Amino acid sequence: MASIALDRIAKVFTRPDGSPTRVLDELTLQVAAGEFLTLLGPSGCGKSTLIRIIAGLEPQSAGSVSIGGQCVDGRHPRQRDVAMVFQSYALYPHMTVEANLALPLVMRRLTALQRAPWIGRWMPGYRRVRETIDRDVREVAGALELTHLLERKPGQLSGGQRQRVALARAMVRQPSVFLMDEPLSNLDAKLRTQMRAEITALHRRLRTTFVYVTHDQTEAMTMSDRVAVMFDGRIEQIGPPTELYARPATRRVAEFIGTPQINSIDGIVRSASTIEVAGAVLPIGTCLPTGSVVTVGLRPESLTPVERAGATVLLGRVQRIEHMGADSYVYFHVLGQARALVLRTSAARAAGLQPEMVFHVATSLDQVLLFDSQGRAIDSVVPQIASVRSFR
Ligand SMILES: Nc1ncnc2c1ncn2[C@@H]1O[C@H](COP(=O)(O)OP(=O)(O)OP(=O)(O)O)[C@@H](O)[C@H]1O
Repeated sequence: MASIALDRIAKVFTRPDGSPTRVLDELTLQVAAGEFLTLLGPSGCGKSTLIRIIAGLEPQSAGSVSIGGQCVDGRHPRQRDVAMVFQSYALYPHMTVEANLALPLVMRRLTALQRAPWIGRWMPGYRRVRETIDRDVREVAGALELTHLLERKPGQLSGGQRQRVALARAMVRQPSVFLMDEPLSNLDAKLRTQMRAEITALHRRLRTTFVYVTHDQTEAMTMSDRVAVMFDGRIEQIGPPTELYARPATRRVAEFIGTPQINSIDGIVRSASTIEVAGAVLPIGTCLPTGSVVTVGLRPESLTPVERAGATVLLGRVQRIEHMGADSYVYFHVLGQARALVLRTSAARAAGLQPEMVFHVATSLDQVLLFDSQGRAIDSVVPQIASVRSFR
């Protein structure tokens, strides 16, 4: 395993009309040896470009890349000791699984003469090297439960099996860094869940450095040691998944992470210890002057239907309810907000609600997030929370 250091990486592409477009902007990032780091961001934010620069498949316009403490700028991908797994699997369709797995080792361990058709196998040393290749292929196939598929060709495999072969092929030569670009996006939801667990287990077993690209926050949150959230060619925030969720640095990060999306509504600072939002006065203190406009971020699970009315409780009108099984999502309107808010509650609690019903919603004050007019997180102070009586 090896650490990765990116120092002020910039990338400028030239559009067909000749004008430059900057897709990465002075991006600095350190990945520790053995870490699982995910680059997460919306389509077009530059994630793939960045991982391709680490792999050596794309030259950066400025800045430098180090792997294992060595600057690798200008080095060919093969000289960087990295393996890359793509969304498209990139398997050779005319070769068996076994031949696909063996290929990276054949290219590295056999000489050009030993690889020559017909005569190669008669070259000195061929048999000994070939035995090491076959042994390593069997070992990796066993680790990823592919032994029974070795004779098949990629066209005879399911999507999940093909992706596992692609992972195995990356693993077989034991690189010090694994780079994965949306490897699960071609799989259905069930297989994705299964492969997420397999990749996490693989990382735990190998303890190799993983850099994983995705726009799927569930993948990022469930697999990674740390997540770097990217927008417009920059890293907006980097940290462990729980920290990004609980303490997003900006409104954009808060809105990108979490399902259903966080409710962002306008509030006004009424005093040093209160904020007015949607007709309720929440006992939340900030350092902003009275009259300042803030964005109040309310996670769906921090909102609870309650019986009791009161100054700190929002008044909502149910728009619709989505039953998800154990949980339900209740969409509702509050005073002065055109967009419906959403809360997540147990199916039992939601059973007391129906469309058009007016009800009260309490907020867990310690989970309220505040953002200033630039979208930057601001500190808040909340009093000890009074217990609320639930709706049912
Ligand atoms: N070879 C290229 N020439 C010109 N522009 C490019 C080239 N490759 C990528 N881009 C542009 O660079 C930007 C970043 O692309 P990139 O593929 O890195 O984004 P991404 O975050 O990985 O998106 P996605 O999740 O959709 O793959 C995009 O606007 C894209 O159109």
